Amino acid sequence: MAPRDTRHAAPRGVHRAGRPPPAMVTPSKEKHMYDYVIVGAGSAGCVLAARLSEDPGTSVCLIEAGPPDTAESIHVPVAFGKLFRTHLDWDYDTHEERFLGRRRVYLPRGRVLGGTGSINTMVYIRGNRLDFDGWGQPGWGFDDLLPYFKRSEDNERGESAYHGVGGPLAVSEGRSNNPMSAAFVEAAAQAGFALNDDFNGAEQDGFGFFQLTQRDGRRCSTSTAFLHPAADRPNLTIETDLQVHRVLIENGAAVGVTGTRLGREATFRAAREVVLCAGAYNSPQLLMLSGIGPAQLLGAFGIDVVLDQPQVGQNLQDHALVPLVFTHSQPISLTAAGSPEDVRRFLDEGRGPLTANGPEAGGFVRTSDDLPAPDVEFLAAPVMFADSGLGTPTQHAISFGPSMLTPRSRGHVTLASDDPTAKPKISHNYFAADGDLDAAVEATRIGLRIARQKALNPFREAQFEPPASESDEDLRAYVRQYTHSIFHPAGTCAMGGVVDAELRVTGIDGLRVADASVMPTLVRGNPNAPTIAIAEKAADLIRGSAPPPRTALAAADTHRP
Ligand SMILES: Cc1cc2nc3c(=O)[nH]c(=O)nc-3n(C[C@H](O)[C@H](O)[C@H](O)COP(=O)(O)OP(=O)(O)OC[C@H]3O[C@@H](n4cnc5c(N)ncnc54)[C@H](O)[C@@H]3O)c2cc1C
Repeated sequence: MAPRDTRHAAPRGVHRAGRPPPAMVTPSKEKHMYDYVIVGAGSAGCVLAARLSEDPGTSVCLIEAGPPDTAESIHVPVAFGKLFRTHLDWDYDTHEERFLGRRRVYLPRGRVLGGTGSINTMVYIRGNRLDFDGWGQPGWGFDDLLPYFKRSEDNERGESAYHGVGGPLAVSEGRSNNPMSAAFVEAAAQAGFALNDDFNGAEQDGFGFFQLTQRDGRRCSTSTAFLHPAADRPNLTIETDLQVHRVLIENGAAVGVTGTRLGREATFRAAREVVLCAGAYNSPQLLMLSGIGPAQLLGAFGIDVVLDQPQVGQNLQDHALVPLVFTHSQPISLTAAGSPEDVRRFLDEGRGPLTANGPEAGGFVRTSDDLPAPDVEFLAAPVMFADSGLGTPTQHAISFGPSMLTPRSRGHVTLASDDPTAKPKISHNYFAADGDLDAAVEATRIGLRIARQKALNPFREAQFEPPASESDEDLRAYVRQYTHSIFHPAGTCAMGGVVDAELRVTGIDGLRVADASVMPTLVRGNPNAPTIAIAEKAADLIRGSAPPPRTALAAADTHRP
């Protein structure tokens, strides 16, 4: 959950004591050839580029539409809301959502090195064992993926059966410690829920504090964790500010990509493979622009059909969140962050309100005892949060709400235009399927029950925009009016549909997808860590099974700096 606005909370210059990201732009040439061309330097793409380029005999080109991740608001955790609707955000919206009163729902996505992991709220959650086992894909069960979660991880709690140390990705305790977050956890206990000190351990159920992808109180994206340390490798080329327009396909095989930077066209050829890591909205968009998708849709836009694949862009899933906001007069919410003392603590100690990630605490619950695993995740942020994190908070507040983990509703991503720079058309269809709205109503009731507990008395002077009553009818109306995305799209190039269990696009040689879009079903939790695990495994799959370089391509043309 994002703070509603933190614009004032990151005074300029507060990042100076951190490790400024190096400038990593490799000058573009007209035409290049590499072993692997990776499209999208987001959560997955940075991991994949770093892992594949560990082999000095392999050349890798990572192409990112956005700029290097130098903006201060990326690295000062509390300031991430400042990035919304800027040039670092693709700034998508859903189409009019039929079951949300035809509202359009804001969908931020990072357009910068680190991708959405450079603008997210840093909560480190893996999901439930049942999620991965339920995918039914060989090699993707929880026990298969646990070594990949651990390989990435540098958990400050140390090594254990569930956690790793020494990996690039820092996983740390929160360092903001807002009293409202502790009050929320205590209120959940007073409401009868168990406490849980590790949602990524043996049990997911219960309430507690999230671990965060932060190092020393600063954001640890896959760009800072994986890419920055690899950036000087001579066999890794990083192209920024370059938007890929389509994959080049010759004789049924992907041979490269083409795109533009400042209107100038550039082509990058891949001797071995092209890997799309452009995220759950842009990977299917790129496939469709390249002629891989539903033939009828492609035909309507005059795009030559390379492969009729109706499942591209379908199966879109997301977690919908119902916000509950309680206002009070105590000046301790994140709205107050940014004093000279806060800046000093951030710079000298990497602690205090400027390290706040938004949802510091939360919990996993079931709306029915019959369920095999939690279907709701609560996220609690010590700030006024409404309207998808846009706008300015007007009061001190605590905001928390249920994120609906197991929606049956499915949406889709299609093209709005054959112009590769146009936004894709996105419909999430929140609450279209039977049962999804009822579950959200039940989860909202649980939230209201927690809100009434004694521990939250000091922080509950009034409820901002409350439901008219707790009747089914009024709660349904409330849920429809205020639900927004918690920004976890997945499923649009799913394994078992668009790609196989080795992430290869079925029907096209030399082309894989490796990002959140390959999840057949969305995990019960925040998807950044699972996306990183997908990329870790993709690196091994590619290293183990990639075909030898195509001999038809002149070796002399291969870029090996
Ligand atoms: C506000 C917000 C808060 C969130 N909070 C959390 C959280 O606390 N914990 C959590 O686990 N998850 C969180 N998430 C979700 C999580 O960050 C994403 O699920 C994850 O980053 C997805 O990774 P990805 O690699 O699939 O896509 P991305 O990280 O989005 O990467 C895709 C990359 O591809 C680039 N790209 C796209 N198209 C092109 C093109 N045509 N040419 C070149 N480059 C292109 C993009 O610019 C981007 O860099 C949050 C998301 C948001 C928006």
